[in-house]
Amino acid sequence: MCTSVIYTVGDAYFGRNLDLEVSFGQQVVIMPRDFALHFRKLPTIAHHYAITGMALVQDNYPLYFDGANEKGLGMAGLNFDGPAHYFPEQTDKQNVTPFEFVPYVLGQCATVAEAKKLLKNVSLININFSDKLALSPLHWLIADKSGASIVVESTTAGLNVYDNPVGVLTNNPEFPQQLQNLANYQSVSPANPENTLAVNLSLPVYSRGLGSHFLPGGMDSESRFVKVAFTKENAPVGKTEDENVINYFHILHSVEQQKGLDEVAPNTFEYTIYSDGMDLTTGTFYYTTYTNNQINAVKMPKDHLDQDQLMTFDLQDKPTINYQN
Ligand SMILES: C[C@H](CCC(=O)NCCS(=O)(=O)O)[C@H]1CC[C@H]2[C@@H]3CC[C@@H]4C[C@H](O)CC[C@]4(C)[C@H]3C[C@H](O)[C@]12C
Repeated sequence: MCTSVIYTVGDAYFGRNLDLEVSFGQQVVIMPRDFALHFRKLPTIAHHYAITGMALVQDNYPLYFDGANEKGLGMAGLNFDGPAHYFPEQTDKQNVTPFEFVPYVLGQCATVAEAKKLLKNVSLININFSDKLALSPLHWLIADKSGASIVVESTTAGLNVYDNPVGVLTNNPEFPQQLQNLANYQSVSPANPENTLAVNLSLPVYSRGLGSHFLPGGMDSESRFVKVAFTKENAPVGKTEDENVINYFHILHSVEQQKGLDEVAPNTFEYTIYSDGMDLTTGTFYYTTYTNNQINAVKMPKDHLDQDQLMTFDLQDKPTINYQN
């Protein structure tokens, strides 16, 4: 399970929680503009937008889980096991493998509108990276610095591209059903509730926060969708970058999975391995990890992007406790 958001407060922040029971050995990876992007079924792209994101580098190829480009377009792949379907090669389409999809879009598009245009001709093809890295059933949130966002889901019906009015994504079910389910929670509120149950009864507002009494809190994807939408929509707007980065991480951490709560196999638990987010205006990429709640940052090196070698940064995973005496 995973959660991805776009939080727009002047600058926009885009990223995700990665929830899983094992770590893949991912790093922060900057792909500069002249890193040759090879595709299985399409011609090489020699020059493209630079990308920063979380990726597993295999044979000098960055398998991006999520990332954003220098123009302020972001994209994250989230688990979509069940509905996800990839196709055999189609002659009238641009056949892109799921593992190429993030660099394919972020390398060429500056906005959601441009991505939508590009996607009209795309089919996701059922080719894996290697026998060891099988095809993953994913769907994607794509968002830009204006705050616009879309969801891309490849199912037996084809490549569905949905406008996303909420700017969040989790996992199953398909996106239209997630939106429908959100409608069930429209009376949830940061304000105190009004008694409409039985107006003749005097019901005490016995606690602060009673307006969010029915906010779901489960680890499952429907609960996280509702909870993160509520948290994000009501998040304050900060005056500084620091304030907004902190607000942003509080949004993602509101749906963090703590170890011990989501048992995916006997005595094996899924948890939030990392949370990340890019300021889509400045290109600075921030992240926290399960063991290191300190916010770490990797800047987009704007003067060094015209080159062809990947730049990698190991995750700072050590706990940082400030001992004060
Ligand atoms: C597992 C993760 C989603 C987290 C999640 O939702 N976990 C729920 C598990 S559970 O369903 O609840 O049990 C997803 C998110 C992004 C994915 C990588 C994307 C690039 C590449 C694509 C290739 O095709 C296959 C290998 C590859 C490295 C992918 C591995 C894996 O698939 C990643 C990490």
